[in-house]
Amino acid sequence: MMNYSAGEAADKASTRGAAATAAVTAQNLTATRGDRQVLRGLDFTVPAGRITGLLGPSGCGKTTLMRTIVGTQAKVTGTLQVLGRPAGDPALRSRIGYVTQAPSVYDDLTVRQNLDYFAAVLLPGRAHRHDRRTAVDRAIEDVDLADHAGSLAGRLSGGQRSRVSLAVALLGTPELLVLDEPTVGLDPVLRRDLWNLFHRLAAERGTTLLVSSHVMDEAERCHRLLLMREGEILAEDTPEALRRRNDTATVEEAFLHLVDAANTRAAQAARAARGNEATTEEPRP
Ligand SMILES: Nc1ncnc2c1ncn2[C@@H]1O[C@H](COP(=O)(O)OP(=O)(O)OP(=O)(O)O)[C@@H](O)[C@H]1O
Repeated sequence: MMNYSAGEAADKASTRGAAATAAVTAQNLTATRGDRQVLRGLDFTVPAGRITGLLGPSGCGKTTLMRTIVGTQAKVTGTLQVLGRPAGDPALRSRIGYVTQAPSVYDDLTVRQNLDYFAAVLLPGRAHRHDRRTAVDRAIEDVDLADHAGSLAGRLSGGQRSRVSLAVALLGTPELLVLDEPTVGLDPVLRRDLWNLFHRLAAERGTTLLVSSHVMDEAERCHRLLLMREGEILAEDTPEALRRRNDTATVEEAFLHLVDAANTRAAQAARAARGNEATTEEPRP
């Protein structure tokens, strides 16, 4: 895979960020799972052609937010526009690639057979034979699995199987790629290679990427960040701006700073509410 300086690109992108159009726009977005409100009135945008990192602790609602964007989440309210259409619109299906945390590949097929199968669904018929072949070759190359193209998916490592899933999502050249924790369990070299691929997709194909992670050092590799906590967006900005605004050396420290500030605000609001209750109570006879 081509090497790439994420830092340089992030700097350039951050200066262009303000002019970028939005691939996703959310207003007052909520989602309920079971009887619990998991997303609590979110407002945010995901700029087109950039890598947006969705970061936050386990259970804060990252997967739910991604499912909402790709249109698979029930019990959603608010406004959510994706690539100029309401989320879930059938016309968006071929324009979005979604890779879940669990790789969705056929273990009894080889890597190439898996891709041939999904390519046949996307580009059916004899007339597309050449395009299918080109798309499959490119996807295998993209995820660096050329040496394993003939291996059964069931015999691959966890990281290799997730890369087959990613290759399937890349087949249709999606405009928006939604990746749920794509680097979990990967060694540092593979993680770096995948991030290089994400940057190439944004820079060369204009793909918009929304990538979730709970590993804060991955934040530095993104053009923009959505920092989430307990179903809310704590901050939305470039890594550089987050560090500067919070006067910290890393995004992780900025995140902790924002969490502390949010906790202090919540405690003050709770105290004020208790105070109001006490003053509005009827005097005892
Ligand atoms: N099917 C479900 N029914 C009810 N609650 C659910 C369901 N799935 C998830 N939740 C709850 O919704 C909340 C958000 O879950 P979600 O999977 O979106 O978080 P996450 O940030 O992606 O976590 P992780 O980083 O561990 O994948 C969690 O509290 C979880 O327990």
